[in-house]
Amino acid sequence: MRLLAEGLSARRGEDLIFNDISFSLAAGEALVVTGPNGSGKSTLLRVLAGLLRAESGRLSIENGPSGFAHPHELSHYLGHRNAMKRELTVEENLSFWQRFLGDSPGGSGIDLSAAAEAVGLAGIAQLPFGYLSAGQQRRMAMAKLLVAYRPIWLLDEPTAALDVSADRLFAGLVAAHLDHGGIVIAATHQPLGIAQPKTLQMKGFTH
Ligand SMILES: Nc1ncnc2c1ncn2[C@@H]1O[C@H](COP(=O)(O)OP(=O)(O)OP(=O)(O)O)[C@@H](O)[C@H]1O
Repeated sequence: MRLLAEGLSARRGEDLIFNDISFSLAAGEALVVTGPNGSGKSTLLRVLAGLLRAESGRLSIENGPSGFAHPHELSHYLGHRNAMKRELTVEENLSFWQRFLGDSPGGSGIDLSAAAEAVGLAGIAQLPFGYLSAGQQRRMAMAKLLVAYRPIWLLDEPTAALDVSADRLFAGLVAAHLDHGGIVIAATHQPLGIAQPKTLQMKGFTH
């Protein structure tokens, strides 16, 4: 499978945020997106996730499962916010996402307790999400990546609020995903433990 972006540009309101962004990622490859605040990293990820329409350009999947034309149909999106309901327990949140997302062809998610264990938080799945510390909440948001299988992970500052051990743990999850033929696109200034990522430096758009 290959994810192709060709000549993407995006607009927020009146402003062109970036222009003519192209890259190609094969299974097992990662792209690390860097650039100053406001240069358009989050906007690019939201375009890839199908949450914003590109102003121009083309996104496609080559040699992927049949019937999936746009990368967002095969993607997990982990944004700045964790997308969990504070009043629901950790388990209820993860269970919702597991059922809502379902598995993409080619893999299956792991069960909720295994996912909680994989992010180092076994034993607190019955607590309301809102009771967790900021770092624990981020770890639980990572568990969402594991409970439903998606070959493409779109990660926006994934390690914000994480301590050193969670950083390492997350690097391990990313490495395992790539080893299994996944694709990762991450906006981050942290190394993420990816051996040789492709890089994309966003510069912003001066007009
Ligand atoms: N909803 C919106 N309406 C209008 N402009 C927006 C909107 N959201 C973001 N922008 C603008 O788009 C530009 C790019 O923002 P974006 O969040 O993509 O940058 P970023 O590189 O991810 O920044 P950071 O490193 O601070 O997270 C900024 O100038 C921002 O003000």
